[in-house]
Amino acid sequence: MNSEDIIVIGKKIKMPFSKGILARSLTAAGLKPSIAYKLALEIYEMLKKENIKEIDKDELRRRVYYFLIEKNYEEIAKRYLLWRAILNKKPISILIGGASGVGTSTIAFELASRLGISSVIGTDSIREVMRKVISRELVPTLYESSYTAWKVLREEIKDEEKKYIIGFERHCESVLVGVEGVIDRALLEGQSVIIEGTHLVPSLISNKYLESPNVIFITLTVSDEKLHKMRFYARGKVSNRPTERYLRHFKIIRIINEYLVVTSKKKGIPVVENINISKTVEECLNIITEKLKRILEMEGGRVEDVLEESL
Ligand SMILES: Nc1ncnc2c1ncn2[C@@H]1O[C@H](COP(=O)(O)OP(=O)(O)O)[C@@H](O)[C@H]1O
Ligand SMILES: O=C(O)[C@@H](COP(=O)(O)O)OP(=O)(O)O
Repeated sequence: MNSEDIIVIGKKIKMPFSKGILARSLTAAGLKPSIAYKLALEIYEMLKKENIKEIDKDELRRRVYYFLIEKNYEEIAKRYLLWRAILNKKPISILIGGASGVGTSTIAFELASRLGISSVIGTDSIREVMRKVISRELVPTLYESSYTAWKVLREEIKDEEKKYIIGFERHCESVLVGVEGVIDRALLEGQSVIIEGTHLVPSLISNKYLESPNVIFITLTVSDEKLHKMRFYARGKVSNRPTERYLRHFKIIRIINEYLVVTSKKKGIPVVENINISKTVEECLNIITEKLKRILEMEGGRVEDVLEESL
């Protein structure tokens, strides 16, 4: 740490004041990134002017809240505080599902950065772990991709679409065992986590998780086929996942996309169109905030009380 730094003291760690981290949480509360960064800089300069060398996280949160009120950002201030208060009080697991290529990892990382959640887990990593514990002989579909699992089904299914969907579901079933384990562990440890990927099938996740106040599930989609296809070209340029493979199976990926949208709607899971990254993130943040407010109210608390408590 630099001797010039202002040190922020949290419950577990100390770290230098970061304008970037503060700006991101202000953006999550609804400020435009450019304004958020400008205000984060002003807050930093205000603390410097007061010659503050160390500041407690709770105190920093209070200072930011009153600073926003003073600047006439009352709604933003409330949202900022609500988020910090809730994430401090209860661990939440956010699930971002959607067919391959619709943008689950991109949006999950954006949300994590705005909400200050440090743990983002892809279901394809969980799938790798499950492959180590379940043999190919036992569950051959696990060793395929979501869109090729139908090829190793043991039974013969005449209806093409049905075959793709059953293959997809068999592929996801064992991955979901791992997903549920990750959620259990995170809740037990009091940590918030974001889990993202195509394996988050609403009809296969136990109701225990779907109904849990600590679990928030959102499905992403790209309704426009052409736009969805273009995403694989974009991804192919920056990763070593061959565009060609996804384009070859594009028809099946679209069937999976449609299936996830329909089952999500049936289960009351919000479906968000991912066209523009910032709009998608904003919509997800609205869904998450509304759900958290409802939970608070269900528990007999009032948003105002939580705000007051954390000031
Ligand atoms: N809203 C968006 N606008 C433009 N490009 C996007 C958007 N969301 C994702 N992308 C891009 O599309 C590609 C696929 O997204 P990715 O997050 O890897 O998908 P998934 O994890 O769902 O398979 C990536 O190159 C990503 O940067
Ligand atoms: O099975 C699948 O659909 C994708 C999931 O990953 P995302 O495209 O969702 O990141 O993995 P693959 O086997 O192609 O490496």
